[in-house]
Amino acid sequence: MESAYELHLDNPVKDANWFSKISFSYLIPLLRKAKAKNLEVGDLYNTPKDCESCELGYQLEKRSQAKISEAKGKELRLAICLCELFGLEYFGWGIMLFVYTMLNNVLPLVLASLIRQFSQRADTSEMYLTSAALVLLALANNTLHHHCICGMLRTGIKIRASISTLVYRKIIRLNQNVLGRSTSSGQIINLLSNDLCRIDTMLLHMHTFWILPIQVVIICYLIWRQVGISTLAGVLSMTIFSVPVQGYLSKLTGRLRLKIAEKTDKRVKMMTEIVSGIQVIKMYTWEKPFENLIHFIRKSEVNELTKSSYLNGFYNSCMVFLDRLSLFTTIVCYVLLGNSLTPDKVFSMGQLFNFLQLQAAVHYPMAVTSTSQCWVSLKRLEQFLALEEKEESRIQKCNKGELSLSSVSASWTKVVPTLKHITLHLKPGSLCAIVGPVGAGKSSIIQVLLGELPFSSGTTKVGGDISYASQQPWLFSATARQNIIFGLPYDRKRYNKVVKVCALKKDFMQFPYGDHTVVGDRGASLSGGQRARINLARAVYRQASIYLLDDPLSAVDAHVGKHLFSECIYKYLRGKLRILVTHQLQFLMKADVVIVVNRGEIEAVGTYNELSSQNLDFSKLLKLQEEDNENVDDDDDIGIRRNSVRSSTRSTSSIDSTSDICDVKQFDDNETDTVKHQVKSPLKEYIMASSDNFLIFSLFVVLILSQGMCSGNDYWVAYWC
Ligand SMILES: Nc1ncnc2c1ncn2[C@@H]1O[C@H](COP(=O)(O)OP(=O)(O)OP(=O)(O)O)[C@@H](O)[C@H]1O
Repeated sequence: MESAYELHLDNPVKDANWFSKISFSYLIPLLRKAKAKNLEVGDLYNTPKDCESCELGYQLEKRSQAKISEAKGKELRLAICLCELFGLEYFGWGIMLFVYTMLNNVLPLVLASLIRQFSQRADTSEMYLTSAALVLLALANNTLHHHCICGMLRTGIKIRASISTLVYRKIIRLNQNVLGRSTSSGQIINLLSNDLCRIDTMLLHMHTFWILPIQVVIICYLIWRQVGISTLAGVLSMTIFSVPVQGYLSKLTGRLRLKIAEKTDKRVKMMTEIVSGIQVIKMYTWEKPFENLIHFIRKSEVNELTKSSYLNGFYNSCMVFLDRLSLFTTIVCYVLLGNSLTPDKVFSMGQLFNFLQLQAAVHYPMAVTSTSQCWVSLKRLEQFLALEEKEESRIQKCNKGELSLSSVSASWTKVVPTLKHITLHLKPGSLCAIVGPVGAGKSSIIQVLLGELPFSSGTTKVGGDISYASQQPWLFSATARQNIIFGLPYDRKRYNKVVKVCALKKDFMQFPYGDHTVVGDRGASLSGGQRARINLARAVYRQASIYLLDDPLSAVDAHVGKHLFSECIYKYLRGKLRILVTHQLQFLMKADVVIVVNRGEIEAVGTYNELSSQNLDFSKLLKLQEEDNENVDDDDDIGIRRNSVRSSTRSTSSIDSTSDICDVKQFDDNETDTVKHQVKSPLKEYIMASSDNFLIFSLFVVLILSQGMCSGNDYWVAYWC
């Protein structure tokens, strides 16, 4: 589908030469641009082919389905599917990381030989050669390391893209009953934002598990060559200090992560519900209690996050001096055994202990923590992917433009039947109006025809394509035009006609960029009536044999409603089978068939005249039944919900305008605007955001002190030697 943001710039890595690829210099133009101005979406490059979510999602879906059928319907093991799909690529980066780690071990040896040459006053040219080797090795190592990280992040992006696609596809297939009961939009957002990030982090550290033991053996051997048995003192002090602390802390972090994820789910769910019901909250002036509620939930989440940060801080502060502690114990042991120290031994050992500490006390715990966190996230994803899906459609085919329901019963929940023995046959080209009180089951009939509500008995036959306008207008963040054509090719003539019959011309003229104006998330920048008409226009623009229009006239005023009915539904869609759910009784006269639904059953079928001749008073019927419903269940919020939606979404839009839609090439982009107005110095803003200058100052002093102590340590060792 056409995206709101189109990226036109080709990825420069495609045509970059070898030097540019090695040094990443192909990114310099982008960095220059970012220095000159704040980057906008249009400045970014196209996604490389191998990272496109569509293909990656398809591959993962194929593999996971194969796994599920192999396991005879048992749980999906997402980790196994990911290993099979991306394991080889990821292992390739692991080999590169291994080479980097091994080369790193060579660096201290070269450094030791340079120090030895200095102390023995060796030949200058020899010293130059050793220095050059040291610099080149460091350069090569750094380049290798950056490519490893970049490669692993790229694999992470691919995994994230493929799982996101899987989740999006699952959402479409989810059984409606599951939504709200076993999952919520908040939880899904959390899965896509927080949980998927854990996989990225884990990938950066996973190779430590197999590289660490090899490196420990090599480093121990290299230190042993220099100080013999004293090596054990250093290694032992490092192990004793780090292993128990590590094990305990990673366990604690794993537990905390689970708690944080649950609290974030709860908060996001609550926020989503509050935002969607903000009109009701404001109407009853419930802002304060809800504010307190949000404050309470956020506080409990922040408390857990703070605990987790303290744990991290405590661990890092312990580990920073671990290499120095090990070096110290080794040297003391070496000297006590009657040996004399030389600078080449001390400084090369210092570097080797530093590598060992980095791997054993920083990367290894990170690997353990991120793996346990990732495991929790994968389990949550697996649980979501295992949720009940819609049943396979049992809708049969019939002649084009026809549909029929024979004694169909269906239910949203297993307790109360929603539709009971619905029978109706509609001919091609007819206009059928479905009326009935709130909650009678009108929309449910449409949902059966769409295959969203599975029917328990009876037969449903549908002939040809269906186009559907939902009761609650649905818009996505893109231009008004993109919302109408919805991925179909743009046919100017048809489009202009649809815009005219849906009474959108004048609205588009008022928009800053005509129909190229971005409508905001869920059409936030539009009135309820505009949203309803764009929603209807989308259904009408699509060419289909059957149009299912679920109450499209209730969000607009009587004048616009009349225009929509006569110009769009009655005239423009003439010749197609139209099912119109409505509460507007004035349009029933023009319908070929009127179906009266009440309490999930069809109460009467016929033309308006036929039903009137049976002394059926529609208005009285609807009114009485709605009152009846209100009396039956005072707590039922459906009436409130529907009425509030309706009253709040009434539009005052007019249809008088006859001029054409302005065809503006550029479109407004709220997000881009936000980017343009970003602060000039994010670092300054970031520091100022803490609003506690004393804390910032203390942190600064502590940082300087700790760095001073580290350097002092090196100075002291040099002095000792
Ligand atoms: N997605 C859903 N999940 C669970 N129950 C649902 C769902 N949609 C509708 N229902 C229930 O099915 C019953 C019929 O609802 P339906 O929306 O079909 O009524 P309606 O006649 O279209 O009402 P309205 O005129 O307000 O649109 C109601 O009791 C409603 O609560």
